[in-house]
Amino acid sequence: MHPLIISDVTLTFGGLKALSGVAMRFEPGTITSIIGPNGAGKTSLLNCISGFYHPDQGDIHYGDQRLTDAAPHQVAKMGIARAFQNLELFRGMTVLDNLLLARHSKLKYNLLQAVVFIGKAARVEAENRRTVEEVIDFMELEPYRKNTVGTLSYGIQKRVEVARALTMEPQVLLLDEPMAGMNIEEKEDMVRFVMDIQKERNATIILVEHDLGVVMDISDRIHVLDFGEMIGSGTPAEVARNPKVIEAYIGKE
Ligand SMILES: Nc1ncnc2c1ncn2[C@@H]1O[C@H](COP(=O)(O)OP(=O)(O)OP(=O)(O)O)[C@@H](O)[C@H]1O
Repeated sequence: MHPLIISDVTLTFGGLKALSGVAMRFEPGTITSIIGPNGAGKTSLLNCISGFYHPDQGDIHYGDQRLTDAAPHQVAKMGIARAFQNLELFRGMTVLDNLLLARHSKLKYNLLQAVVFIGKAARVEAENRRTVEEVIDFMELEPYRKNTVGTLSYGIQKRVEVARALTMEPQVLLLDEPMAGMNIEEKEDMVRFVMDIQKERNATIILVEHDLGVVMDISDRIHVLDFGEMIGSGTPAEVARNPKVIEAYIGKE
């Protein structure tokens, strides 16, 4: 387990600076939230970490591995998984099949190897199945395993999306608005799962979330972005009394 370190990252779209000189550190085994008003650059930053965007300047490291120019599948192989704001699930497939498919993307053998090394392929397959079953159990999805994803409530679909990321057994989990659109009960469940993922799976969690109550409750540290720039960083108590943050973000709530 290593810290994930963002150094001086700048990202531009045409003339627009979505991120400007952003520096952040995510300590192993902690929950760190990134907050900021709409358009502040939060999702752009997650896209830089997960390899969908590449910064124009600056660097991103996970331990001694450089993520800056890595592709999404390479980032996933380094142990960094992401649960998406807009669900990345196949709505016509069951929960179980979605999770098995996500896990298969981690397969370490190709088709020829699969034919030649039947033993190895079978072993890997059994291991995939075990991991997926363990994630179903952990995320309390047992009652829904055979249900088609599209028929489930939005809150359960969000839970399946987090489970999808967990099948990759990540050391770092990026969560993009996991509580958006949820009712209070669903939010409470998701908060409990996020805290369990941190404690029981010892994962580093990077959370982008608009619900400030949740963020203040569960974060070890918070980084605040506004117009692509960092305007504050610290514990929830420190951030809550930072005048720049109050003006730019909390004051507008
Ligand atoms: N692919 C893109 N092309 C052009 N501009 C983009 C692109 N992605 C993001 N932007 C712009 O970059 C800025 C930051 O957007 P981003 O989505 O990262 O903000 P955010 O903090 O996640 O916002 P929200 O809270 O609304 O999700 C915005 O001005 C946005 O319009």
